[in-house]
Amino acid sequence: MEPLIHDNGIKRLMRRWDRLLANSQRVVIQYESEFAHLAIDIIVALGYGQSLNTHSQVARWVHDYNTLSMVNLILPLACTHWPFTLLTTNLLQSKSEFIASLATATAARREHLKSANERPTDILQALLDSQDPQSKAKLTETQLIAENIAIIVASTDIVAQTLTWTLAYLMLYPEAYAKATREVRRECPHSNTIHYAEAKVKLPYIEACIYESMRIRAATGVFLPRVVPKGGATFQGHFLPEGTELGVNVAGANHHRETWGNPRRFMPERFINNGNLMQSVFTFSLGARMCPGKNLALVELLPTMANLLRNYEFTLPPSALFTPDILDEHGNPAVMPRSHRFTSVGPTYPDRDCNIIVSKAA
Ligand code: HEM
Repeated sequence: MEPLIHDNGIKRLMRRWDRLLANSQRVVIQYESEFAHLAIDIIVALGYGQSLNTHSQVARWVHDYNTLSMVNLILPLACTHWPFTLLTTNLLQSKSEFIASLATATAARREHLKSANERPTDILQALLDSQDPQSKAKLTETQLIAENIAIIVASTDIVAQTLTWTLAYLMLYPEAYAKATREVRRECPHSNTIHYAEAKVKLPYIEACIYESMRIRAATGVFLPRVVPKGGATFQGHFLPEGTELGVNVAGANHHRETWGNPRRFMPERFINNGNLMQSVFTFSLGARMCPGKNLALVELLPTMANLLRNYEFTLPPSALFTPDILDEHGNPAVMPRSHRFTSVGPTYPDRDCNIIVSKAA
């Protein structure tokens, strides 16, 4: 799986940047959209081989699906009942295309299997082969499409936004950026691509930067919705009747003073020689509904940051509005404004706030 992540995601992104840098020593890139591109390239490669449409189509479907889901929360009729659906015609059309494309990819895979000697090893195949352990029932066609959509939507935006916030914080905390680049250039000086196993052993500071970014600005959002099950539940001495709708407060857990000390400050050092503290970062959630893609996400995040920080220099452009010396009311570098989407939290104005100057590292 990891070679696919490198070939289709990390190396492809670096090739794109290298092409831009072939004609110029420095280029300005909009890193939020670059990371979105990377995350989509990876999930399409891992999930569907060549059978799904191009990157830009998938990007549009994910974007429209998130928007439609937000509309559904606020104004459900706009997603189901005419004439309210006139407000969402384009979004509903985009969702239909998304579903149709997955149905086509699934049908093509079934056709392929009739004559293939080997079964592909990708997410689509895993879902086609999966069965209920007790009843041995396979996923229905509707369930298959729904699972595929959940995986594509859940795996793209959050990974992209996590990378975005990590780079944004490194730019606001130059000493952390310097430490991270020193670490990777000292520990992995060779030009071959840095893989997860190597990064995990040799690059504790970069891993700490990623965890600290996931803690301080969880791309997952603020609340994870829950409904209290039958019979109710008692939580920390409070009885919650069955059916109560509540939210698990991710940001609250990630900023709890007793656990985190100075929670508003970006301090990757807090994880160094204290690896257990990473378990307290609540961003992947915990328990039965914990993110099933956590390990995949880490295999994407750590090598991506490691390879980029080793191979390139990043600096903020002179026009940047958020820089290390512009402080918020708590005395920490002010962070660009953020907005909540359906599955993630990203910068409100990426085209304004996510520009960065990239050059090749010496
Ligand atoms: C930094 C990256 C990621 C973060 C922070 C993250 C976090 C989360 C969180 C908090 C949830 C909801 C858990 C809950 O309600 O308690 C979730 C659900 C989910 N995640 Fe992730 N995720 C990430 C990447 C991925 C990736 C790469 C995949 C790819 C397979 C993935 C697949 C899913 C799926 C399918 C669900 C829905 C599970 C369900 O409905 O029970 N996630 N994720």
